[in-house]
Amino acid sequence: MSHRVLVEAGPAAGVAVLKFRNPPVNALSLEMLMELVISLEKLENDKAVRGIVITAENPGIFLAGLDLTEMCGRNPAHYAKYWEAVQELWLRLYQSSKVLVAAINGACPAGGCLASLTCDYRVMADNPKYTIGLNETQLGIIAPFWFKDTLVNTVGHRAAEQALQLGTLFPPAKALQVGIVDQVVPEEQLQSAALSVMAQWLAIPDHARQLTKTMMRKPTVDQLVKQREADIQSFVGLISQDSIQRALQTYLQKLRQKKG
Ligand SMILES: CCCCCCCCCC/C=C/CC(=O)SCCNC(=O)CCNC(=O)[C@H](O)C(C)(C)COP(=O)(O)OP(=O)(O)OC[C@H]1O[C@@H](n2cnc3c(N)ncnc32)[C@H](O)[C@@H]1OP(=O)(O)O
Repeated sequence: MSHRVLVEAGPAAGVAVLKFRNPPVNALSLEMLMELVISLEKLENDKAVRGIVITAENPGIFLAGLDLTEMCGRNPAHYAKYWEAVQELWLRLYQSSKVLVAAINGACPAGGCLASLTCDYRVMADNPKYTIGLNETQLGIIAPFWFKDTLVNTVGHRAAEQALQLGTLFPPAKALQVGIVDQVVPEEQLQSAALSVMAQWLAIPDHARQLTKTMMRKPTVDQLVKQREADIQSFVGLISQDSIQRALQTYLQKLRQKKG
């Protein structure tokens, strides 16, 4: 039984809706990553499901990205386990045979942005409070190569380089202009817009669309698959550094003090 991920049958035949519900901010904790992987595996094996709309149960925060508390003050074995789970989720999402449509109904930084970039299409609610982007440099860390590759595949090299160096979080209109999202709609129309685009994608025969998706994405996937263990070791080495730990602690404290 999954607590942090809700899967519902969509209103249209062949469509499931996967909702994040990990309060307070839908951070990708180890437990949430594992529940997501299990939910996605079940959906992948369900022949009746051809498409999945991915969204947050409560509007406001789509996903707050990776859970910073999983990357602070833990031991190397924990960092390795956590990073393997992050890799696993990305591999499942990016290689999914289903049509994935992200209905972005809230803040979507870093790991949240990455998850949405693995989808085939992104619709974002037109709310200036919501932003999306790979903001790692603002935390004093760097996006790993496969985060970078996923962004490059979406927006091109120049736009990705600029967005990554600056760690830009784009509001909806800017995100559309850069190409990080494909469509911006009034908030109350988000779910219907996602279902409407899903219907267009499902009009294409599955086998042709799936083979095309694999052809487009395989080179990027292969890069991680062939150096998965090295990527884990690299993450563990970097995240364990005192300077990185200090940077993450400072960022977490700033988030906590925001309220005070
Ligand atoms: C130089 C070489 C270095 C190499 C290093 C190795 C490579 C590492 C790559 C690692 C990749 C990381 C990708 C990531 O995803 S990092 C996470 C990025 N996420 C963010 O920056 C988002 C941070 N959060 C926010 O901006 C806001 O919280 C929000 C999502 C916009 C929501 O705002 P809101 O005002 O509603 O809520 P609060 O800010 O008050 O937060 C409520 C509580 O939740 C805690 N919180 C928020 N985000 C996270 C998070 N990502 N992980 C853990 N906890 C989080 C926040 O602290 C509050 O906690 P509190 O109730 O205890 O105060």
